Amino acid sequence: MRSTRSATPRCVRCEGGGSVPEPLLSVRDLSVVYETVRGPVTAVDNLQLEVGEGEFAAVVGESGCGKSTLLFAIAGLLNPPARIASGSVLFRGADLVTMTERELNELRWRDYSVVLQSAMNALNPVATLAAQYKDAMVAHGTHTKEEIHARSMEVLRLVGIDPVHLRSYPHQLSGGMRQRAMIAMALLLAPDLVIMDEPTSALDVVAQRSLMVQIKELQQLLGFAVVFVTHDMSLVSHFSDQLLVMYAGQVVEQGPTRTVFDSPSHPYSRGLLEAFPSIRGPRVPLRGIPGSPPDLAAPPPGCRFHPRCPLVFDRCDTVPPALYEVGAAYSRCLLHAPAAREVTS
Ligand SMILES: Nc1ncnc2c1ncn2[C@@H]1O[C@H](COP(=O)(O)OP(=O)(O)OP(=O)(O)O)[C@@H](O)[C@H]1O
Repeated sequence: MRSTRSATPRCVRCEGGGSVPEPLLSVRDLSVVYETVRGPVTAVDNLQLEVGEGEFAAVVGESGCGKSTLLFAIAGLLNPPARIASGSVLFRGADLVTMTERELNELRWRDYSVVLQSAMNALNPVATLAAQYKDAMVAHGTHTKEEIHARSMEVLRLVGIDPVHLRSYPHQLSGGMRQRAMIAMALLLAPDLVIMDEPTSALDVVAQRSLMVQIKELQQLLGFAVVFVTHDMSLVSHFSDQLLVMYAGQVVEQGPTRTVFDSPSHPYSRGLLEAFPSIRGPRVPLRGIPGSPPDLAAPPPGCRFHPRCPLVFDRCDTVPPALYEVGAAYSRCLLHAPAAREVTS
């Protein structure tokens, strides 16, 4: 039987009772606003997320829904005109939102690291991999020359690149190798959390899948947690433990990945699932979601998805839905609100 309470999402890994450990990452009531000439734009609206040690959390949604803004906010990398309007980002209980840049620099690379969409932009084009890896290690302690060389070779081997490429410049590597070299750099100091923003998006489909498999294998081998942003829901279906589906700055569905894939409870999640081919499932015709996401400077009243929703009904354009508990997941859809049940039944 499905429960329909309005609720705050809980940690997927904490299910099953027993003592609940402090999550590695706990994002609470997080809102991020861009100050624009047209007024404030809320790109992340009151978001909750808990990621346990070694957990893989994926954030999916169409372009412009706030995924990268969320990721930058978690990593402490937001710049004006963006600002955190409210909420906290607790990493091992310490709030990254209130830390100074110096304190954040202490944690970056060592405790958490970030892999961005394009390694070509993230890596320094005029320095060899060896020089860049050395800089990252030197900035975080007194490593000897031998230690730096040994660790640099070790992480390159981990991602399947011949250590001879320590002498290579980024432009001498293929796109897939550059992304792997960036991931290797992120693993240099064995962080507990790796935050990834569409790390496979610049690659062809075959290279994308093989990099995903490699990321998952590394995660299982080394035990780090992952927050992974992508617009392609099918990409994370077999790799993530927890899934957040974002639309127009809000989480519209959140829960264990298997639950959301097997029985998506939000019409937007269903639309996204039908918009991408499954890696292993049967061949079915792909359908897009008609229309496009709203302008966040003037989102539609009521449910933000209602102008595109195939299941829209009379209250959707006036009543903003909360996140309602639906079995093991949460859904921001009035179809799951107790009052809506009476209206629709
Ligand atoms: N520099 C900016 N100035 C003003 N508003 C911005 C800026 N960057 C982003 N936004 C607003 O924030 C929203 C979310 O942007 P964001 O880049 O986080 O989305 P996304 O889901 O990561 O998209 P993509 O997949 O294209 O990167 C945008 O739709 C836009 O309204």
